[in-house]
Amino acid sequence: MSGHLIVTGTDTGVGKTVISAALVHALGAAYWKPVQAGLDEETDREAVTRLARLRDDRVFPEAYRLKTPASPHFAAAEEGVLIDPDRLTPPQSDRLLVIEGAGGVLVPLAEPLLYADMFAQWRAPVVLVARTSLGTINHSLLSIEALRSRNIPIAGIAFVGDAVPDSERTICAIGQVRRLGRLPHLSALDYETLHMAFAEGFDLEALDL
Ligand SMILES: Nc1ncnc2c1ncn2[C@@H]1O[C@H](COP(=O)(O)OP(=O)(O)OP(=O)(O)O)[C@@H](O)[C@H]1O
Ligand SMILES: C[C@H](N)[C@H](N)CCCCCC(=O)O
Ligand SMILES: [Mg+2]
Repeated sequence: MSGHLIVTGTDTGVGKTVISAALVHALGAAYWKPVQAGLDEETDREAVTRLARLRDDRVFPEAYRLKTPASPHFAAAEEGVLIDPDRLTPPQSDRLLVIEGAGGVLVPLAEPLLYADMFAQWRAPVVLVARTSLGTINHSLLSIEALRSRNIPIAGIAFVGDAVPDSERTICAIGQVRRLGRLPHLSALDYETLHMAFAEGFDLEALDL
């Protein structure tokens, strides 16, 4: 399978990298994080490489590596860099390429370039990663509305956290999105626990690529 699958989220820290690692493993895909903001901790590329046990040929280098752990537009400005959308063309891959955004759908890369503008340009389906905890209904529906208003196809929603059945159901019903599954909070998150929990909690048949 080739093509692109975008992983975005309702916010930063919701679990996009963890879900990306699970998807890359389950789909035999490759991974690309176009813009990494923050280099002092483990980067998203390093985390996916570790959690999915990827060889280098399945992980593409970032187009931009910024030191500042902040919104990409701010990190870039701080470092005297202007993010050029032409450099954000996805790399060639024989495999499905999972592309991870940063933060949420309307995070700026430059003024006035948003991640959503790149998603629309890439013309690829999006997996929206959302928390299950309180507040997620509003954040999820806002993200869905922002994607739909730009005609960006939504492949489905991936929940992360403890089960909150009513919130999950409400988001899928009002937002008219497919529920791909839920990854519970894992007290020890590693290759084994992640892929076992993902296999139990997700139905990739629902991912209509
Ligand atoms: N299911 C889970 N169980 C345990 N820890 C998790 C789980 N999902 C995410 N985490 C942890 O929560 C933190 C944030 O997750 P993650 O890095 O995937 O967020 P993100 O949405 O990719 O953030 P960013 O916007 O910075 O890319 C990480 O430390 C990650 O290991
Ligand atoms: C630095 C962080 N871990 C992410 N990579 C970037 C998150 C940007 C969020 C911007 C915002 O919505 O305020
Ligand atoms: Mg991430």
